[in-house]
Amino acid sequence: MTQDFTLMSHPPLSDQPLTLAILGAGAWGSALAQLACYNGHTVRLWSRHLGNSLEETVNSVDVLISAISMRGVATTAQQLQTLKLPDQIPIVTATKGLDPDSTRTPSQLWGTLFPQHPIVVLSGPNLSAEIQQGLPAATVVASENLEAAKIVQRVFASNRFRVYTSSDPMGTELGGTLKNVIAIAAGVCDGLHLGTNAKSALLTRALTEIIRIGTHLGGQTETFFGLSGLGDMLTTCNSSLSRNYRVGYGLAEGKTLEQVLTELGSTAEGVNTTNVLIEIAHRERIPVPISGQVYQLLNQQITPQKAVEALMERDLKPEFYAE
Ligand SMILES: NC(=O)C1=CN([C@@H]2O[C@H](COP(=O)(O)OP(=O)(O)OC[C@H]3O[C@@H](n4cnc5c(N)ncnc54)[C@H](OP(=O)(O)O)[C@@H]3O)[C@@H](O)[C@H]2O)C=CC1
Ligand SMILES: O=C(CO)COP(=O)(O)O
Repeated sequence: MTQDFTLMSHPPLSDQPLTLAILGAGAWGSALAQLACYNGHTVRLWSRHLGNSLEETVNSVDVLISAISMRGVATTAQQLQTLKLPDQIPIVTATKGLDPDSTRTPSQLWGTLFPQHPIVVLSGPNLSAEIQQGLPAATVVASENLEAAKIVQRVFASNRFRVYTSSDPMGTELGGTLKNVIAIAAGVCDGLHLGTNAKSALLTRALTEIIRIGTHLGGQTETFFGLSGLGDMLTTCNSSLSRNYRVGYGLAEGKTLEQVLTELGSTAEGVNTTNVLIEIAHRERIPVPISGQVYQLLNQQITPQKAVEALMERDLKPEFYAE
C-alpha cells in the first residue's frame, strides 16, 4: 500500500503538479515532503518503519528523492535496481554522508547504479525543524544535467523555500557532508566555552580545510563559498538544532560518544563521515588538521582540551600557502 499526501498548498511555482517518491521518512524526508505538498505535488513517502511497498512507491513517479541516512543508501539503491523505475526520471539525493565501504558520496553511488538517470544533489543550510515550522530557507540543487536540476528547483521552490541551481554536484554534496565534521568541532568549541574569537578562527580555518579536500575530490572552489558550503557550515556550527553540533557539545561536557548518540536518538552523519574522511585524507595525502583532531576525539584517542592544544601548537605558517 502506498501513502499519498497532499497537505495545504499555495499556487505552485512548478508548471504542473507532479508525483514524487521520497525515500526516508525521517526528519529530512518529512520536511521535504511538506515542502513538496505545499507546492501542490503528490508525495509518496517510503521508509522501512512505515512498512509500505517500495515497488508501489516508485511506480510511475515523476521524480525520486532519497533522504535516507548514509548507512541505508547503498542497500536501498540496490533494492531499487531490481524494480522498474520510470525511464530517465531524475534521482535526487539529499543525504549528507560518505559511504564507509567505498568512500564514495551518495550521488556517486546513485550514479553508478542508475547511469540512465540524471542525478541531482539537494543540499543547503536546511535544519529540518525550522523548515517544518515554515521559516524561510534556501538550498541548492546541483546536477551535470541542468534541465533535471531545473525540474527539481521548480518542485521545491516557494515563497518559503528559495532554490538555486548549480552545475557542481560534487562541490554541493561535499560542502554539506564535510561541514558535519566541522559542526562537531564547533560544538566542542562552544561546549568548552572557548569564546567568539576561537569559534571564528575555527570556522575560517575549517572552510580552508573543506575547500582543500573538496577541490581535491572534484568540487569547485566557489561552490564552497555558497549556500551548500559556507552557508550550511554557519547554520550547523551555530545551532543546537544540529545533531552534529550536539555531538561535539556533549563530548566537551565529558559525555561519552555512546551516551551522546543515545540521547540524540537520530542520525549524526558527522561521526561516520569523519572516519571515512580520514581514510580518504590518508590515502590521498591531504592535510586535514581540524578533522584529524575530531577523528581522534571520536575514537577516544584525545580529550577535547588536548585537541584544542594540538591545533594551537601546530607549526607556524602563513595564512595562505600552496599545499
Ligand atoms: N534533519 C535535517 O535537518 C537534515 C538532514 N539531512 C540529511 O538527510 C539524511 C537523513 O537525515 P534525517 O532524516 O535527519 O535522519 P533521521 O534519523 O530522522 O531519519 C533517517 C532515515 O533514514 C532511514 N534509514 C536509516 N537506515 C536505513 C537503512 N539501513 N535502510 C533504509 N533506510 C534507512 C530511516 O528509516 P527508518 O526510520 O525506517 O529506520 C529514516 O527514514 C542524513 O544524511 C542527513 O545528513 C540533510 C539536510 C537536513
Ligand atoms: O544538515 C543539516 C542542516 O543543513 C542538519 O544538520 P544535523 O544533521 O547536524 O542536524
